[in-house]
Amino acid sequence: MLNAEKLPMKLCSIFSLFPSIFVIVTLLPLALADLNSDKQALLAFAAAVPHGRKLNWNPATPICSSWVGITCTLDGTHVLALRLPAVGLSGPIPPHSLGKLDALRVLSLRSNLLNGTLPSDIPSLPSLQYLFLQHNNFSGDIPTSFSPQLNVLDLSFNSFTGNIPLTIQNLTQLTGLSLQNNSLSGPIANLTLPRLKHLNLSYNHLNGSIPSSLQKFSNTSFVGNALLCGPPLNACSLILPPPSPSPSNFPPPPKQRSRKKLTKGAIIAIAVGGSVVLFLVALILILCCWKRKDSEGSSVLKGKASSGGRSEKPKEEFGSGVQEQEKNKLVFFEGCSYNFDLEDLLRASAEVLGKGSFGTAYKAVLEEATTVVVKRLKEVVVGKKDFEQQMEIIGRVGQHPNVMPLRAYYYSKDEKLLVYDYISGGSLSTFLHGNKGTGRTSLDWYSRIKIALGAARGIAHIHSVGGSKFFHGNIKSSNILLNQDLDGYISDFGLAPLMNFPATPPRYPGYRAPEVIETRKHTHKSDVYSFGVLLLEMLTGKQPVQSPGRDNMVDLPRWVQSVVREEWTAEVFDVELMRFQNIEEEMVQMLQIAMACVVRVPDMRPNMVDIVRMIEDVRQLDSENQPSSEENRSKDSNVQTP
Ligand SMILES: Nc1ncnc2c1ncn2[C@@H]1O[C@H](COP(=O)(O)OP(=O)(O)OP(=O)(O)O)[C@@H](O)[C@H]1O
Repeated sequence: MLNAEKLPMKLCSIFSLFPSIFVIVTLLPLALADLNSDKQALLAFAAAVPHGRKLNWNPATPICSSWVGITCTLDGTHVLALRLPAVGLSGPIPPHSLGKLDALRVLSLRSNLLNGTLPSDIPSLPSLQYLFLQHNNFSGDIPTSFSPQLNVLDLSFNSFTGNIPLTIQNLTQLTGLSLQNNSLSGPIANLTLPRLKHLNLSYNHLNGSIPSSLQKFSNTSFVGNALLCGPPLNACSLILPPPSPSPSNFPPPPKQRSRKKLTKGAIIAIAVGGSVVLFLVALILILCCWKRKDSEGSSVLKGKASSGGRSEKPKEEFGSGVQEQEKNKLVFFEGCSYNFDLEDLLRASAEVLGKGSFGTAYKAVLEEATTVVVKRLKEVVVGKKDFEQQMEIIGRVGQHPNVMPLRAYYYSKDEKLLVYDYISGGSLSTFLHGNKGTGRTSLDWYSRIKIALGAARGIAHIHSVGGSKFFHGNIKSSNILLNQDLDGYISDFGLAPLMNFPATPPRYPGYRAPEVIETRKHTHKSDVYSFGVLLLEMLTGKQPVQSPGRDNMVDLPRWVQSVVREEWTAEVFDVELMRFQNIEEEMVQMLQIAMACVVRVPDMRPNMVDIVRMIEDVRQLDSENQPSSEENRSKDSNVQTP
């Protein structure tokens, strides 16, 4: 006889509605039928889609308790989540396979090799809340039908084309929309999504002006779309880019709106014209005074710098053949929304942030509350042409969400200035080792993985875009800058080739690979070593430098190796991490990645792309991995290698 108390919750509530035992007896096979249909859908998917790693999806074993990547509802009647990140899935997903998992809430197939069009039955799964398909090679249009429950949609780093579907407007639950690094075109609709917190549409072919509803997002959400304009990017010019040839799913902008834009454009043009005249006058004045200014240290920046008691006159003169007028130009990079000139910069109130290996960094606050960082380089030994070439590479390499973009530079015989965004959070070093008495918040495990992954992606990007000869050369925790959301930016790269390096001995030799200490030559693999030390620093909470008298500074790789030789022990890990539960396995996995990076033989170290994948395998970030009461995420890392 059936005992209602022992039935799972869902059936109990049904029992109260339908007290007849007969009804319950007929419902049980129905639940099994649901799970069976989910099982068939998964088996159809696994049979049709080749996968590099072995999935243990054996039809004879229970799907909810033993199939890798599967999470079921508590009552075991439906598949709730399917997570198969980086398991080598390749080729297209057949329609009517995963699209039949009608209770699915989380689908993560990110970092695989899936291609072809995305079947429309997947994003429209009725219960779907999180869809992570980033880092695949899907192409064609983004389907237009979505689950109204959708919370996070990540289709970034694919090859989607066409417009951003207007139906996204209906997703009132959406908190994250990541479509960056695709080939999407056309204008962006005026999406009013009340819960949207994270938006990234960068590196597509979108055009037109950024709609007012999205202007609150930072320029990193939109950069890399050459024909996109308006705040937070550059103001739209009078000649607006032509409308998209087939914006079929966007209504044409109302006439009144475009008239308003033109009027605004005209005002801007008049203002710009006036400013150009003023600027030319100012330029002539500056040119007249320039020599005197240089020798006296006349700029505000200079004035403040000298308060630090340093004279920064270059040892040699370069660029003497360059026209005088060119010398006073601040060169801005494409996509930069700043609207100031050199004179504004020199007038800005400046404060020394710190002195690094390449010069002094100032925080400069301009009028209209624009804050930038100006790095004043010392010891630059290359001529103007080489300097400009290197700036061009740094500008190109800086186009990544985890790399600090160079916004502008200035070169003259006596002064070389670099302009960056000001990142208000501080550096990773401050977060890890800052004075605890001053209200420093300790970094939790989730944040540490997020920062490590961001840094790894940034360095991988630097390596891939910069080419085999372009390395970072100065990876360390003070060069990972964090914003308020703890998004990390790798900074301070590409400057060593400009200097008479090594002019000064490195201040933090603990990050240097053994071969760099011997040969002074950097490579991608020496960056990997430094990144490994950085990971160890994040895991142990210790600074990777030997310094007598300071207990918390050690030769990290050697210290960790010696502890590991004894036995794997919690002693290695930062005590601040000990209060978090169920992270031991992930910490050990991260430690293994770090140790692989710091092996002595450079060729035996993984490359940065591998490291990104390894960290992604340790934990899926974003909401897809927030444990919920109904989900048991620990199985997710159980993917077996063949
Ligand atoms: N864009 C930025 N926003 C906020 N702070 C910054 C920025 N760039 C640098 N800083 C801070 O300014 C200080 C000096 O930075 P700088 O890069 O010149 O030297 P460093 O990182 O200490 O040493 P090194 O030059 O050897 O890398 C550091 O504390 C750094 O965190």
